[in-house]
Amino acid sequence: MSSSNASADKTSSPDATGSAPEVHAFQAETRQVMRLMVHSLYSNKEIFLRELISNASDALDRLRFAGLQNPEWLQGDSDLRIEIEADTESGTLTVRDNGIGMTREEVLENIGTIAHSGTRRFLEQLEAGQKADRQQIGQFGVGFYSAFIVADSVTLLTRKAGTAPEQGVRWVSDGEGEFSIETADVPGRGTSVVLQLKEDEKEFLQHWNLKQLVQRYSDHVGFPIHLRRDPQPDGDKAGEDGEWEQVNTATALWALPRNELSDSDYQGFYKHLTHDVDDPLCWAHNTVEGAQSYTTLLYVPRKAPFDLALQRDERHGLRLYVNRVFIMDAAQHLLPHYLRFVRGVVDSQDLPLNVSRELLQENVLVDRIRAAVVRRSLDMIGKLNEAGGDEYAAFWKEFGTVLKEGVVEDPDNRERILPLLRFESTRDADPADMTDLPAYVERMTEGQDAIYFITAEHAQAAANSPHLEVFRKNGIEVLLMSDRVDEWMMSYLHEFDGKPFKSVAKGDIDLGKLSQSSPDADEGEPESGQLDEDLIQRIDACLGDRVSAVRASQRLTDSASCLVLGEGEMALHLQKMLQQAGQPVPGTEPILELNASHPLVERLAVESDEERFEMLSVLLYEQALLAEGGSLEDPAGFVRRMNRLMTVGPATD
Ligand SMILES: Nc1ncnc2c1ncn2[C@@H]1O[C@H](COP(=O)(O)OP(=O)(O)OP(=O)(O)O)[C@@H](O)[C@H]1O
Repeated sequence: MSSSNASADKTSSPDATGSAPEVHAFQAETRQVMRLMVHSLYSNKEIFLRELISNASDALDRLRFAGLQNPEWLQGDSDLRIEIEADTESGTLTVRDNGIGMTREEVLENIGTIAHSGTRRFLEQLEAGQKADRQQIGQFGVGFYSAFIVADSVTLLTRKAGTAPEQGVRWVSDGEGEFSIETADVPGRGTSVVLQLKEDEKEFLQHWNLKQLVQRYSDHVGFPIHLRRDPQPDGDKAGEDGEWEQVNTATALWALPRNELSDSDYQGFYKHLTHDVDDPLCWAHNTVEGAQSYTTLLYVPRKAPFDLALQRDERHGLRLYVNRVFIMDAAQHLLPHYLRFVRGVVDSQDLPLNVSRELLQENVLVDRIRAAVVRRSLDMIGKLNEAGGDEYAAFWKEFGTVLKEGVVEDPDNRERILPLLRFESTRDADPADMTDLPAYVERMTEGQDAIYFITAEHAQAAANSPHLEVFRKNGIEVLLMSDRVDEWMMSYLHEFDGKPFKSVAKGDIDLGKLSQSSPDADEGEPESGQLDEDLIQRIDACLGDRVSAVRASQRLTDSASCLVLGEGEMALHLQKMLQQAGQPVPGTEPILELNASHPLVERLAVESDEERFEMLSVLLYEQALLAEGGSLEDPAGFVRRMNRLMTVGPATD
């Protein structure tokens, strides 16, 4: 859990003794989060209970961990638990834990400020009117504030473990913009959150309702949750008034054998772990016993966090336990970067309890666990892939581009990753119906010895690229790639299943016997013509160092021109992107290929007016550049040339 250092604005002067309440204004962002929360999550309003229980369980986890160093903190009260108490008379609901508690400074730091900078970025996106799913707000550190969905006011009473009763803190707010804080006598260690429920939220005082909610969302929280029957209940079982009842299983779910767990157990635990409102797409639960023993429980969420692509997902990593003692959240070293969307738990029996983030980086046991986590994650995604259908399509849509990073980042697992990739292609199919590499190879025409692909800035630019013409004509399938990572990924990817990858926009293309042998090929079409050497030289001279050479194309059937790069050169659209980002780009001089049988090229061959010849030559180059997604050095000049050529007769201005 990360927390902001910024503290809320103070609006009234403090009493040095701390006996009078201090009033503070919430940060503007916190107010915004609360407003959003109340509106966006209203339809899932019962999640507030899960959030408060989750905070309580975290506090107990942290106490248990801290208790290893400070056993006296647990003395006299070592029965770690969460209590929920409803009082119909006063209309309050209390969630209490005897966990780590908070000092006054910690309350000021944690409650009333935005815990995660991810929340801030999320708000920025919403403000900028960008598409962000309002439900995603639940993914960030907004747990505590969800109490205001159902409460008119919230009182938090807390006392840090190891401090005296009079060092307790009372924090009160109606969620409208201010909160008050004062020192208070708090007899026991830990935190109580008291919700004064809104008039129309009194359903959350009903015993059966609370019990059902705890069982649905928090059954496998690793601490007992006790629910107290209201002292003045609905009158059904008056004899049990005021009795405490444990309502959850309170076992660490991952420590149970798989055959004792149902889908809804796994789903409920996922929601507890991630605060997600949706069920996960899939999960994998494994226990390894032997020289090294550990359990992994991994999940793939249904939706990506909005900033996944920006590589700034703060929740990246797994929750690490050692012998069921919680050690840390977001243990990033347990997951490679390209699997940053995987959520879950690792529980090791062999790591030392005092393992730190630094130690994780250089521990051979951790390296082995990480390798197993990667394998299990890829297997889990592989099974989803084998099942096919909408679930895998949903996975691919959310996480496909991130998984592609693995091709470069994790060469050892490349063979496992490649069959999981999906691509659009030129084959005759619904564009939503993407292909994978094994299926492409299966469809390769007889005599085809390469997997052809094209990278472009957009899907449309890829699908309409002139480079595809000869392939279309000969019925040879080409993979269409337009993700930002594609060009980078393909520069590391040399073959699949023994077949080399070949860009249709780079190097020489010699379809050789394929142009005859393809069943879809049009019979009797003339081969691309040849260009007169003199003509080539004249065009080359007009274009100067814009191109490295001019030649007749084997690729084009309809378009007049296209640009071709050397095998190892960076695609023009990527060069443009890097340039726009202010990055240095190695200069490339592409080859201009001309379609000798195109009327424009034929006209060029007979053009006697030098000025028009030059304009036409440059236009052919510029057209090719545009079709490629490149940007023109001189757009105004392009327009002028076009206009001149479209008007009858030679230019006159
Ligand atoms: N019962 C509690 N005991 C001790 N500390 C708490 C308790 N509840 C909240 N806190 C502190 O307040 C912080 C903010 O809580 P909040 O629920 O808003 O966000 P979070 O728990 O960090 O994120 P999320 O709820 O999304 O996991 C927590 O990180 C924790 O430090």
